[in-house]
Amino acid sequence: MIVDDIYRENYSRELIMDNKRIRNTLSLKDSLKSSKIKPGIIAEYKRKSPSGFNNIVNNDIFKYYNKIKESVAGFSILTEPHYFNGNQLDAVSVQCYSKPILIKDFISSTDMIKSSYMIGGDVFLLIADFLDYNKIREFIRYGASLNMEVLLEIHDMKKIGNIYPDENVLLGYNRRNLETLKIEDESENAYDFLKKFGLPLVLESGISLENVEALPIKKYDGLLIGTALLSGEGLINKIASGKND
Ligand SMILES: O=C(O)c1ccccc1NCC(=O)[C@H](O)[C@H](O)COP(=O)(O)O
Repeated sequence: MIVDDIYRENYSRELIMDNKRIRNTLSLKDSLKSSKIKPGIIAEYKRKSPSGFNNIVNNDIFKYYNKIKESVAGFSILTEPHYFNGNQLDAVSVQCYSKPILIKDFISSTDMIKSSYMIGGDVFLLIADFLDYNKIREFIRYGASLNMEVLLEIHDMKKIGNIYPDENVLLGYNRRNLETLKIEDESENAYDFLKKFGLPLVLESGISLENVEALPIKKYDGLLIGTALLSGEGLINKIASGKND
């Protein structure tokens, strides 16, 4: 399975460990709270993905973020090099926008967290479906020591016991099953499970112009969107119009 391969390949990853930060960390929690557009949008930049996306329309990261920076609460940068053609230097280069940067990678070590900090990351991703509780707790606490926040995402609600709800955590529900790569939406059900932790909630994956009005997006504090924003226009305005009430 692709995600298992990615985690295995982590052991041979070359990571940036010299300090390329140009500023202190920023809070994605605060940025979502103060976002004029509700829920706040976390705009993901990626070149390609295993589920078949290829970034043809918005492959210039600066032109892309210059176009949407006033409307979004944060950036998400895919840094996994093999299946997403990601590059850690993308994160280094977008610190200048002073928007919280989520380092989207398949983190499985404190070295990867430290590297995420060194390249200018403010938040990093942990995936509850693939890490055990003790590792998640260790990584969240290590992130807190670097003043970083953590997006702890889940798809399979049977893994809800892996959630360690510390104060630097945001919880994400990924609509995509990362084992099958298929969108299997349980966003209503997930909200009912996750709201009890009292943390900001982020809905992720497969959010588009076609389905956004049917999704319970107003129950979430943030929307993590990649493909639909990288492929065309209109989605930000539709979310901003608030036609989901
Ligand atoms: O998107 C994939 O194909 C994928 C495959 C395996 C692991 C992770 C994957 N995507 C990461 C994400 O969660 C999405 O990039 C992110 O939620 C944005 O989704 P979208 O708006 O559908 O591009």
